[in-house]
Amino acid sequence: MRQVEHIVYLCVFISGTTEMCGIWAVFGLTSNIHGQCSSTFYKISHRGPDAWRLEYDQRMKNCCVGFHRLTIVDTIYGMQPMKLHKYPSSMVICNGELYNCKRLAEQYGFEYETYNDVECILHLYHEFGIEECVKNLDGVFGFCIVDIAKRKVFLGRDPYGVRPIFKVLSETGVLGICSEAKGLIEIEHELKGDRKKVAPLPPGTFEEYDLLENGTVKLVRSKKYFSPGDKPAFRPFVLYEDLSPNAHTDNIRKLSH
Ligand SMILES: NC(=O)CC[C@H](N)C(=O)O
Repeated sequence: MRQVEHIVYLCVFISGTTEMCGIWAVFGLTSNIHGQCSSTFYKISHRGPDAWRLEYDQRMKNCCVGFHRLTIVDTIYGMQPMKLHKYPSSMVICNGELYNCKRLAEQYGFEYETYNDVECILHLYHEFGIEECVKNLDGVFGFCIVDIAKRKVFLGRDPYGVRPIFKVLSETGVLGICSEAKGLIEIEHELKGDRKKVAPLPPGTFEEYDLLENGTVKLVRSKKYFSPGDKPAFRPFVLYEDLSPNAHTDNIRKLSH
């Protein structure tokens, strides 16, 4: 079992060095939100050479959600923040690759509106809630879901922390999130006198926040849903039983097919 874990670590390390996008969002920032959008958001522009988008919705006052894209799949309809006709009051931003998106559609009868892997996050969340959503994802990810109708914000990170996600939360409920800490430093400075710290969301963790009327948030729960050694809740493409505790080269070959 330990050897299998080491191989998994090695594979995620190798895959994590190649592809990236950048996610960024602020909730409840009343001072200088336009300034933050035009300066801080661009601190991570190197993560997405293909496109960027910033989204404001008057139902979420003092909030802004942004994305720098390195396109992997579905050039046109895979742009983020992603919204679906089926769930018009929600959006998702995600830096990640969800390897089992097709299998999830078959398993649960999801009807996808795009060819983009990130879409499965919105279907899983709406069908089963946030906890089952993160547990069902086979892949690498750092994401933020905003559910405007239910007034909720959720953050999620993959089991081994291959994809990064940082956050800063002030005492007054201002929340900033970003794929890199450097996209939050100016927001941290903006929150003068307020106790706050930029910190990574730990691997294998999801967080749930209430989104209040003025756009600030209140942490409801922070839950570790996976620790190294746990068996995944989804069905892996290569079953544990098919991996050998000794034949590392064979295992790597099987895992990479
Ligand atoms: N680099 C990324 O995080 C890509 C996001 C998503 N999988 C896409 O293909 O667009």
